[in-house]
Amino acid sequence: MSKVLVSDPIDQAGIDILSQVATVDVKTNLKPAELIEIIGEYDALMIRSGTRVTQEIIEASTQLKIIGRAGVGVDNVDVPAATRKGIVVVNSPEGNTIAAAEHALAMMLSLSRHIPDANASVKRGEWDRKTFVGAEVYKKTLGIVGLGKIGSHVAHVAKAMGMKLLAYDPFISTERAEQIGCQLVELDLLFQQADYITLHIPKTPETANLINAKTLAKMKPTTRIINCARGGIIDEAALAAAIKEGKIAGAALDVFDSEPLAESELRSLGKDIILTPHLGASTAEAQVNVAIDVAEQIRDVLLGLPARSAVNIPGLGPDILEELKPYMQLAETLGNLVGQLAGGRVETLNVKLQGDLATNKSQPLVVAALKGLLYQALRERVNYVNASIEAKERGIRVIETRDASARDYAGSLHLEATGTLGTHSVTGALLGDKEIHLTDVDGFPINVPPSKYMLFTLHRDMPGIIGKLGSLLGSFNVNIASMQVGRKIVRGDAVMALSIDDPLPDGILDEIKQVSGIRDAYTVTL
Ligand SMILES: NC(=O)c1ccc[n+]([C@@H]2O[C@H](COP(=O)([O-])OP(=O)(O)OC[C@H]3O[C@@H](n4cnc5c(N)ncnc54)[C@H](O)[C@@H]3O)[C@@H](O)[C@H]2O)c1
Ligand SMILES: O=C(O)[C@H](O)COP(=O)(O)O
Repeated sequence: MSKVLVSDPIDQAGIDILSQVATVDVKTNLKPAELIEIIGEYDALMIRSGTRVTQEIIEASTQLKIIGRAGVGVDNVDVPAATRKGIVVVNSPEGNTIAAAEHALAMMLSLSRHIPDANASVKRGEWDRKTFVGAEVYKKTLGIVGLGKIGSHVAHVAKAMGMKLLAYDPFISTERAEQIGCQLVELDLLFQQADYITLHIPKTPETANLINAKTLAKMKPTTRIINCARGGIIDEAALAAAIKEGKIAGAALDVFDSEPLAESELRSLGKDIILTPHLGASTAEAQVNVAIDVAEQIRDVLLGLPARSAVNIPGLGPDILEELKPYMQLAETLGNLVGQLAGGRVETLNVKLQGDLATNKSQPLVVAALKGLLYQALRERVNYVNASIEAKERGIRVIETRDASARDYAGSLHLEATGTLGTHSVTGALLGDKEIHLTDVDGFPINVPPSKYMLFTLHRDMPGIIGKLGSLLGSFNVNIASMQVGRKIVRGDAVMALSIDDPLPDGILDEIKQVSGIRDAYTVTL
């Protein structure tokens, strides 16, 4: 039975799902050295933001197949290191969207009305109504940095509270922003005009220290900043100085450069700052959502099925996966087949996506073809996660072309592999949307479903050759399940594709190549 380590607190709903297929150990607050010591025992690791999955931890793993982040941000996982090792990293992109958006909105209102400090003062026995005079958000300008899932929900609610919305997000269109009720503006303008600035962006090299002394200087003395996205997007020392000097009015922070927050100037800023301990996703509802979402993906991967929200499989979102699933199998089978026909070291793989497959969404098919191509060399070590990297490291050049006008089938895939032993090609399509068929081998039209054991010959189309091959195989007790010849002209060159019930015994391939008229022969195991 597989083993899963859960190293941060997650909802029982997730544990229940994992327990269907694995032994689950919940061990929280592990030190890095402790995690390194035990990670070798586990097939899957489930975390939240508390566990840092470093390169050392990934390298210490020996059978880890999947790291599941019960939340959005995977910045605590060394994703490139996991990718190199073929470990799929999944998250829950939407499970805590509402929770995080509501926390940002709660922070904005709490900061405006000094609720935390007013509450603390009443609880101390005071009745101070002067110190806590606040500001309204109605008709104020909210600047949203990052108009993704959380930013959009914040916009929706803020709009209903009568706020004017500005947004900065270089990756979304003006039309989309307008649909959400936001005016898309440059960042400088947002900094200059916003009364409230709320951050909903990932931490990347571009967004690190986005709020710094220079950008703070552009804001109004009445501006309040809310960060429920990621620590490190704000230069905390510069923020504390700006609040102290009255350059801005205040801030509400849920996330910090280093967590838990250690000694910090931020703690000394009284009612102008609110600090929460990374609580954005901490609602009962969100925790159930993310635990189920991620546990289901871990369960699927442990059962050999694909994950719906893998962050390190390019272009493979849940909807695309659903649409492409049968074609992924086609691409993988063709990659495996053409790799075996080419033999030797493959230097170039041409992938031609034809008909309906010639869309931008079909990039995962290239990855699947590479996975198939590398299967003979790497066996189970190659997967959708590391296939591209493995191909690159082996110097395999991948050329991708698209031909929407090819209409023999609704969608077909053509692979051509050139290597040290020559060039071979295969084309395949799905019949009835499900059944894989080989429709062309080395330029010769055929129509056969692939089978586990196959034999291909390149021969001269002449009388008697099929009989000779049949007798030879029979003399070695090889049973032929099906056979088809593909030719372009009568008595010219032809290809024969045979499905056989068992692997070809040693030595027989050389004898087949001696049969008069047979130019070459290839045995393939799929
Ligand atoms: N505090 C919490 O507990 C908590 C909970 C959930 C999510 N988060 C964090 O909130 C953030 C947003 O999450 P989401 O689910 O909305 O993500 P998302 O991917 O849906 O949205 C992020 C948006 O940021 C935009 N963006 C990327 N780089 C940008 C840049 N340089 N400038 C401006 N915009 C940029 C993207 O185009 C995208 O629209 C993430 O950092 C996530 O980790 C925090
Ligand atoms: O990225 C996220 O999903 C949030 O930061 C939540 O983190 P948490 O799961 O540790 O609460």
